[in-house]
Amino acid sequence: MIKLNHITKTFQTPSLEVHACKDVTLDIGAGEIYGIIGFSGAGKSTLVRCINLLERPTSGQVSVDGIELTSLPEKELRAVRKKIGMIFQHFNLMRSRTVAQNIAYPLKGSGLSKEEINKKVNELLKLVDLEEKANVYPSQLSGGQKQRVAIARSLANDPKVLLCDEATSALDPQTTKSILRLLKHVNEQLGITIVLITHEMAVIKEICNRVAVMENGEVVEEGNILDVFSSPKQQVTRDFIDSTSTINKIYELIETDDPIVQLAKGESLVILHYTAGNTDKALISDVSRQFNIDSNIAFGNIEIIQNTPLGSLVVKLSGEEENIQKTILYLREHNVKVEVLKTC
Ligand SMILES: Nc1ncnc2c1ncn2[C@@H]1O[C@H](COP(=O)(O)OP(=O)(O)OP(=O)(O)O)[C@@H](O)[C@H]1O
Repeated sequence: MIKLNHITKTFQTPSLEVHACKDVTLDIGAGEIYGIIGFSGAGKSTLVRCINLLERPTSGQVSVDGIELTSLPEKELRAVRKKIGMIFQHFNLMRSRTVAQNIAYPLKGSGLSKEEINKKVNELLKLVDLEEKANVYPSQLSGGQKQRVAIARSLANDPKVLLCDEATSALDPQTTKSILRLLKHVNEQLGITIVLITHEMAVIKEICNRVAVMENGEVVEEGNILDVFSSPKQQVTRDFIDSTSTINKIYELIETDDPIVQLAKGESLVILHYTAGNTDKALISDVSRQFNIDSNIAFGNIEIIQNTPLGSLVVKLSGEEENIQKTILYLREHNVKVEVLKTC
């Protein structure tokens, strides 16, 4: 649905050249929810704005639904852009127009009759669950409601693609979830391909199928979120994963010799990193039985990503030294990454 081919964007400022996007090639399939994550300044906004040519790439080609936008004359580009909706962090609603008027705005000049426009607006209000707010002004709405209006407005022209530029960054976690649920609904019910950029891993985990990680204008890692989460290849990806995990707290606990990590003779403290495909096996009870050891879970961080449990457990193993070694070997053979934190 969206093909970015060797996209480069360089901004020329009076004092220096800023290379916001460097040779980015991405292929986003129809019906995907595709996430682009990166820290501030990584180039995410610039890249997403290159998709609808709000930002014209310095070089490279952009195709959406088989049409190469980068070679279209301005008039045709305006028509094609109508099929690419966009929402923003700060909603960008018109303050002097009501909710219904904001949603109807993109239909100006569409050739639809007043009745048809009203019908469309009512359908969209229903979709975003704001029917009772049709005649109020944006200032009378909460942030989440404003974003719902923006989503409705972005769908007025029946787009095939919806671009979301930090659409939940100004919202609290609960409202973020409800907006993400709405986006998922829009994706599933209307078949719209969604590209969202964010600096929050929680957002990616919640709804994306695939993710691209950006750093310094480049896509440094890309793929199915389960693969990227279970075996990140780049430090920046690990940093994002760590940002939503509590597992690294273990290193602080060891440093302060917290009671949770204190060991008796014959015990080992290990951290088990589960990857896709092995969390559903009862490995802990397997090893206890097979190797006659006791295993005590100190704490853990297991999450469900794309219906697959993924994460890490900190476990105290106690038993004969030889059996603990056999246990570790067995777990590694079952693709669990085992890190021995301390032994006594
Ligand atoms: N119009 C512009 N003129 C000059 N430099 C720009 C312009 N727009 C963006 N940049 C620079 O390009 C780089 C990438 O910016 P961009 O906004 O795309 O990053 P980002 O990952 O979206 O960051 P943030 O999350 O903070 O918005 C930054 O160094 C930024 O300062």
